[in-house]
Amino acid sequence: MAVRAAVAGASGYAGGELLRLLLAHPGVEIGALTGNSNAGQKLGALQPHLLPLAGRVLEPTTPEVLAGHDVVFLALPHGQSAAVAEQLGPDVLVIDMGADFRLKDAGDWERFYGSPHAGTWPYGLPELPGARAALQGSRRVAVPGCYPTAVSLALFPAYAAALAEPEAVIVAASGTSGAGKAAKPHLLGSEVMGSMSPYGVGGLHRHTPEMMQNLGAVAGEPVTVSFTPTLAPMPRGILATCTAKAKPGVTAEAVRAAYEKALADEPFVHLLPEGQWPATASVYGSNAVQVQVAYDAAAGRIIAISAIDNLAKGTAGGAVQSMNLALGLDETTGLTTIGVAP
Ligand SMILES: NC(=O)C1=CN([C@@H]2O[C@H](COP(=O)(O)OP(=O)(O)OC[C@H]3O[C@@H](n4cnc5c(N)ncnc54)[C@H](OP(=O)(O)O)[C@@H]3O)[C@@H](O)[C@H]2O)C=CC1
Ligand SMILES: CC(=O)N[C@@H](CCC(=O)OP(=O)(O)O)C(=O)O
Repeated sequence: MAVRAAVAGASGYAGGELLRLLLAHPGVEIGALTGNSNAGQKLGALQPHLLPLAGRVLEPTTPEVLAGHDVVFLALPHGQSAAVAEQLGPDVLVIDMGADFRLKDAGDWERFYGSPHAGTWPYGLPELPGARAALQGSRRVAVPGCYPTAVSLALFPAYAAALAEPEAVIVAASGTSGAGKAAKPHLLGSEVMGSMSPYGVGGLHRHTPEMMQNLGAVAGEPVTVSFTPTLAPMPRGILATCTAKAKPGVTAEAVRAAYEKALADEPFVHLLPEGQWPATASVYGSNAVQVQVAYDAAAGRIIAISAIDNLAKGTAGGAVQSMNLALGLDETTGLTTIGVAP
């Protein structure tokens, strides 16, 4: 029997991508769809690509509207999920696509998000060691940030095999949909087209502590992360270039073997054949993650590169993958590794 799922934030980018995936999920019936400023509007006016739902009207995001569902997805701005989640019963599967429940350290949360910490839920990145077990049967899931998804999947094999020193340097490019639908001056077409630019430089980006949390847990020691995000003139996609100094005695063969071992059984994370490199175009619209790794012997550094679709594996796809695990379904149900090209 299908589970009934509500989507709060159905007018946004993350909510829209989630609905695209849920429409193709054989085990889900789509229930209430809610918005904020767009409550009362037809979904067809806001998400014209979701034809089967075009006539559905957005309701306000209230506990009454969200009641009576088996699963509630929260695709709301940071800091808005906790108040909604506490109104939902313990038997309801609540999947937060925002940041509210990702961080374990309350000090980190307060420093980067500037509000009181709401708590910590099982983390929806099943590929990390121990994460699948925590998600199975859980009734609360914190979906990772898009950059931490790309970076953690690129680097965790190196830390799991104790090949890298605990200081990573990351430069990642994101498509503009990562910033959400709300209009922002630096995201006007004329500013973004034909240009790439950095932002959040110098340890300021709020995803930095999330990356440190993930990599530190795998390494078994604190891992420092220097993270520089950049904005790229494309609607979707993240390309993360991650490097870390190799521990003494590490060889190219050992690095390759560690990645092959860590990723061998993953349905969505693909270590590319040697000589091929990840590209955002290859994962457009799919839940796949492309990873490649190299050892730069002259610099003594491991270089791991990943490509994801920020809206798919980076948020909505990751949310569906986690839902499947929480409900005891096959982890891949309703998700594809097939992209769109050219
Ligand atoms: N875009 C991305 O690549 C990723 C996004 N996420 C997360 O998903 C969440 C949604 O992001 P995204 O879809 O990009 O953002 P959008 O700005 O595109 O959408 C935000 C959604 O939240 C609703 N909303 C806004 N304010 C409130 C409020 N005060 N109370 C209730 N609902 C509100 C909006 O409704 P309305 O339009 O009706 O005002 C809209 O449906 C965020 O937490 C984001 O961090 C996570 C990973 C990647
Ligand atoms: C290009 C861009 O602006 N990207 C967003 C991150 C994407 C995202 O939404 O991540 P969260 O789930 O943590 O919000 C940013 O850098 O703030």
